[in-house]
Amino acid sequence: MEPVTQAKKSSNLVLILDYGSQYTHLITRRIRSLSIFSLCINGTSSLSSITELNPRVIILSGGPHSVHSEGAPCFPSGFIEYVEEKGIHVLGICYGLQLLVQKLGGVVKIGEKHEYGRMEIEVEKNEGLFGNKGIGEKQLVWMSHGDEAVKLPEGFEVVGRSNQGAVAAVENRERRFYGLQYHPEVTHSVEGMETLRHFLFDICGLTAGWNMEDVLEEEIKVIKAMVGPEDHVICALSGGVDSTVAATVVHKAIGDRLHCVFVDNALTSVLHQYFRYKERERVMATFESDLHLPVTCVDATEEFLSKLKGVTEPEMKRKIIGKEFINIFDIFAHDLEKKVGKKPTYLVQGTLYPDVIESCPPPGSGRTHSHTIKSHHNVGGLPKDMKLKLIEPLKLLFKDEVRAMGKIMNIPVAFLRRHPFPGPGLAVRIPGDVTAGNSLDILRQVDEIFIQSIKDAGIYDEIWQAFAVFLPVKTVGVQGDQRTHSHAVALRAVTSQDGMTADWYYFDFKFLDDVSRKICNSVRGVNRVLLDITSKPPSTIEWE
Ligand SMILES: Nc1ncnc2c1ncn2[C@@H]1O[C@H](COP(=O)(O)OP(=O)(O)OP(=O)(O)O)[C@@H](O)[C@H]1O
Ligand SMILES: O=c1[nH]c(=O)c2[nH+]cn([C@@H]3O[C@H](COP(=O)(O)O)[C@@H](O)[C@H]3O)c2[nH]1
Ligand SMILES: NC(=O)CC[C@H](N)C(=O)O
Ligand SMILES: [Mg+2]
Repeated sequence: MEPVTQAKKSSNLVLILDYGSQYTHLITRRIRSLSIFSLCINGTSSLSSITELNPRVIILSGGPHSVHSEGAPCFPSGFIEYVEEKGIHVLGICYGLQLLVQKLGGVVKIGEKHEYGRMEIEVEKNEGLFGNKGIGEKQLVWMSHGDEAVKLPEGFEVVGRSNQGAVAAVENRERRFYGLQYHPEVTHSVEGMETLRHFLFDICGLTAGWNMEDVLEEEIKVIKAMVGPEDHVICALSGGVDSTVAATVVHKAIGDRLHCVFVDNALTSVLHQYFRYKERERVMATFESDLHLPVTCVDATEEFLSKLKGVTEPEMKRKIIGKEFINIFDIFAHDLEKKVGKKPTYLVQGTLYPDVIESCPPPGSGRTHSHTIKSHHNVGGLPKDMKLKLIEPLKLLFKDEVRAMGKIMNIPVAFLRRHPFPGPGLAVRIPGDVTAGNSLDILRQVDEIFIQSIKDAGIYDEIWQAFAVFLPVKTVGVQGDQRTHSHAVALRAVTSQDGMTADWYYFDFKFLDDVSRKICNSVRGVNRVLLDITSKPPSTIEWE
């Protein structure tokens, strides 16, 4: 079912108007985790496309624009009259708050001090948004703004303020307008989720009633209706969580007309994906016996490496990889035609919401105000002239939702807990030319030691994702009384709930000491180990 149809069925819809924040879809995700259906559309959509969805609550997202900049996106004219007439509650977040304040007659200015990252705010009034808190209570929140509301529209009051004195939360309870200058949707806003819950259930009076079982059932129906009864479909199966769950959903819909293909592109990390060269066949067999998904393995190591040779620009690398994946899938589809007598028309990918959010916003996605952070190979990295049509059953879901869906379909939990591994693999963990020297080989060995040590220490499940990065710099060392001029590697491990924001994992020193020693003692060509201690933002999880 199209999201719009589903939305119309819901009498409890929370509609998000997107102004381009990197976190917009997190708001959707958070609301869904409260079992309330939520949908996101372009923040400049026409009034009729808003009214036809019949929302109960509207959230205005954050965004990179300033309300003063030329072309700053805004809700359509007649919006304020519509929400007031219908009694719809509106919550503005960051840019959304600034937009509400400005359009209702207040003043927004460039703040004297910008507020980025972790900040503390204090409850000034315990009504409305902070009705469940005490006056003077403090909480840690995640801010990311330069502008500030300096004069509120008539009838509005400040209910929370940052420790720098800036407006952090405002409301006009009578007119049902609310605003938060911080991002309650990111997990680093410690009480953000509780504030959203309080707003939606206690203030707006919504009731819970949307769940993953329903989503799965709908997906299967949609795929059955989309794929003709004789059609064959191929699935890009990486062995990771997302494509395995996607393949299982499609398998439930069309059975053996699904044909899975794994591409060995030379960029997979040996241990992590457990595609040790000689183990490949065994892993394929496991997929068939445990998950009933027969997989064909295509060896494309030569094709990928020759095309990546000498390429150093990260976006260029990603586009080459995206294109090469599709080339391989086209060849596979052609070969399959000879076997099954009909050319497959669809390609299944395990694309998730965050892949879409961070890539070029695809046309019709409603995301025209956000910046491209990186082109995920399976979205922004895809060639324009693709012959295969896409089936992406997880495209609206976040990782934890995908894991929940996998659990419903009885995919073993140990499998579902595996760390994500990006399609471009080690290519985005070797800044610069991937094929230079024996960097891939060194990186695989370092990664194996790091991940195995994490498993041995029993902390694998506490970490969202861990990996090593090969640094294209050589430094001087002394090993066995000899001068060495070798490479440095960095270790990266982060905690996260959805990959949209992340913090670095706090290892204990003894662990780090052991890993560093093991790496330098056993990997030739490495004499220095660094630890990446940046959160996302300002960094991303991968290095490219
Ligand atoms: N080596 C590969 N062979 C075939 N398909 C791949 C390969 N790597 C990635 N893909 C395709 O690209 C999609 C996106 O990759 P991504 O790494 O985000 O997902 P995943 O590998 O399925 O799950 P995980 O995030 O747990 O690694 C996959 O779902 C899969 O469809
Ligand atoms: O399939 C993928 N294709 C890609 O091109 C890609 N780039 C990043 N990632 C994974 O996405 C999550 C967020 O990564 P970043 O913070 O680096 O953007 C992390 O889990 C990354 O590993 C990718 N996955
Ligand atoms: N995160 C946001 O929504 C930022 C809003 C606006 N661009 C500012 O810097 O204030
Ligand atoms: Mg993967």
